[in-house]
Amino acid sequence: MQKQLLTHINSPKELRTLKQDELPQLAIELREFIINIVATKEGHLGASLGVVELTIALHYVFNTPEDLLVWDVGHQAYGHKILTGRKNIFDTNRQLGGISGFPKREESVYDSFGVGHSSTSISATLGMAIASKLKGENKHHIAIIGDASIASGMAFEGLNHTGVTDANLLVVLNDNAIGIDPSVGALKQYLTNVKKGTQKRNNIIEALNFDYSGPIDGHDLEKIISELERLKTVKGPKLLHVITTKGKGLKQAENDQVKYHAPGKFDASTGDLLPKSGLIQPPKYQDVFGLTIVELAKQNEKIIGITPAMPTGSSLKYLMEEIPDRAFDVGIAEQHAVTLAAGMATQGLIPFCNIYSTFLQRAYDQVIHDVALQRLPVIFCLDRAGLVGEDGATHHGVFDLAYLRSIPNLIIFAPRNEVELRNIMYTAQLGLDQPIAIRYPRGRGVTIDWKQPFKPLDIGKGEQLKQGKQLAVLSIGAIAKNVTEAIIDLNVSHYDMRFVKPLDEVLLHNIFKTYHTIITVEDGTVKGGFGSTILEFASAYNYKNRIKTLGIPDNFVEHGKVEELQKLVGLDAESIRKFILSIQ
Ligand SMILES: Cc1ncc(C[n+]2csc(CCOP(=O)(O)OP(=O)(O)O)c2C)c(N)n1
Ligand SMILES: CC(=O)[C@@H](O)[C@H](O)COP(=O)(O)O
Ligand SMILES: [Mg+2]
Repeated sequence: MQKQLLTHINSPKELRTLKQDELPQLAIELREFIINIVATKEGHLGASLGVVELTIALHYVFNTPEDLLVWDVGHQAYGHKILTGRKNIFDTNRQLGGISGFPKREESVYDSFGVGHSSTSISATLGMAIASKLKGENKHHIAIIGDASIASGMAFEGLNHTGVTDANLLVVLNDNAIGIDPSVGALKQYLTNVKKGTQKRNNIIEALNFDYSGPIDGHDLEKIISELERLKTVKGPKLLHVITTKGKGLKQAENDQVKYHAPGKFDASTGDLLPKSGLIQPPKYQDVFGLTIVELAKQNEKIIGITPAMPTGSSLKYLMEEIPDRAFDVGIAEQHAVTLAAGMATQGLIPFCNIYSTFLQRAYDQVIHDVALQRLPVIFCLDRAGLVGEDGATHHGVFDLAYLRSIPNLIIFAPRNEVELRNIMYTAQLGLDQPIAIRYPRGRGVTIDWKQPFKPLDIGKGEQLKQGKQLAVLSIGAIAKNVTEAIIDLNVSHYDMRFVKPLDEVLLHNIFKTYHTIITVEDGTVKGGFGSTILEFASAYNYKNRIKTLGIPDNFVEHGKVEELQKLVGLDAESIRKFILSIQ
């Protein structure tokens, strides 16, 4: 009976007591551990399976936590977490009250930097290396970054700066030739040629004053360990290029790397996904976007679709398949995506720029400087707006209403259902003379028969959904579903305001003159979001009504199921109902 190694490892210190020839066995056990837990608890699978050997080697060679590891994005750090004292609680991964799905400083001394958004690791690690030098400390600083993440602008900024320092910094480029979807761009081609040996010797990494080594097999423990040991003795900036396979060790995950990036529940013994429930359900908002843009693009040849590295997550993949020369995956490059769209708009094209709400934070200046200031009619589709669930604080799209609301010329719309999303997309492509941001949540909507004929919407017009006497509830976006449920038997009015900008002031004057108490509800921060707009309206017109704002409080919301998190912040139907009853 093979001796179990993983059971005895609760820290890298114990890992480092193993003989090197025991490490392949440890890799087998660690891979199995990850598969067994993610099969039932869900999460990011492929990336972590791809770096099992690399993770073991890094903690074996370097004296962690004194030597600092920074995992880029951090979705591949399940092995890191299991080896650094969280094995026995790893089954709480991404669950409310459990450990985060990404490295988090407050979770462990081994998590040197909080991650979740890509391409931050080189900058953060350089910061640590410069600090160590200034403090006279002699430690190693290692950034582990993927082939898609290193192609992002911020990663290049980190490389560019590192190259003119003598920082003791090692970048491990984990090259598996894929992001969530196949990685794109000239750098991808370059790395492919390097791997094939057909690349002329103009090594761009060496050109940036890095000591470049590799490419080596990222699953060959002996090779990685000996190369890491050698690199420990090399001064200054270094880059080790390792080749791995995303999903390594689970056949289905290797064969369908996109699906198994985050496969949901699957049979750990066979790797097969669990069968989907047969019942008819409303569509995912992303698919309403993805299928509708295909419908519209077929009728309007000016329509373009753009995604920064999320063709599957945004469902722009349908347009990429159907009309490939009018759909662009620009890689992890949100800033470039926005300004690319702006450039296209100057030439009369109609770009739908689809970016997750949280990732659009990366391109805030581009929205202001390159789009709104020039009043260019870019159509921003912000998927994953609001609480997203298990990805937690780094991924909740809860700031977009606040961070966009202060930008002049920008229309802001939030559909309460799939039909509204389709109709605003249809309306926007008819031709606007200014940009618009359309924000909608992760997951399914509420309408089974959603594919209804298009109807143009009046920009800036809200809608009454329910008539009552006691007070008025004003909601924005898909959270209307919870409000509808909350007030089902209450004598209160409910308005879907639909637009945060421009506000339906005619409707608002009517509401303020009719109801003493007004409650706003939004799946977004109350600090500067939709509720703040209503408060500003009341102040501007000297209304003395009682106004209460419900939304995300002024703190970061952790990970958990969306329903759990909505309850936590008081946005579930029951909490909304209780609140209304408490102030009637
Ligand atoms: C700024 C930002 N944009 C998009 C994402 C979504 N995202 C998560 S992982 C990933 C692909 C990362 O690919 P790579 O760097 O090659 O790492 P791998 O998964 O292959 O290990 C993307 C696009 C993100 N986390 N951050
Ligand atoms: C790790 C990362 O940033 C992405 O994989 C993100 O988790 C995708 O989110 P969705 O699952 O909502 O598409
Ligand atoms: Mg990759």
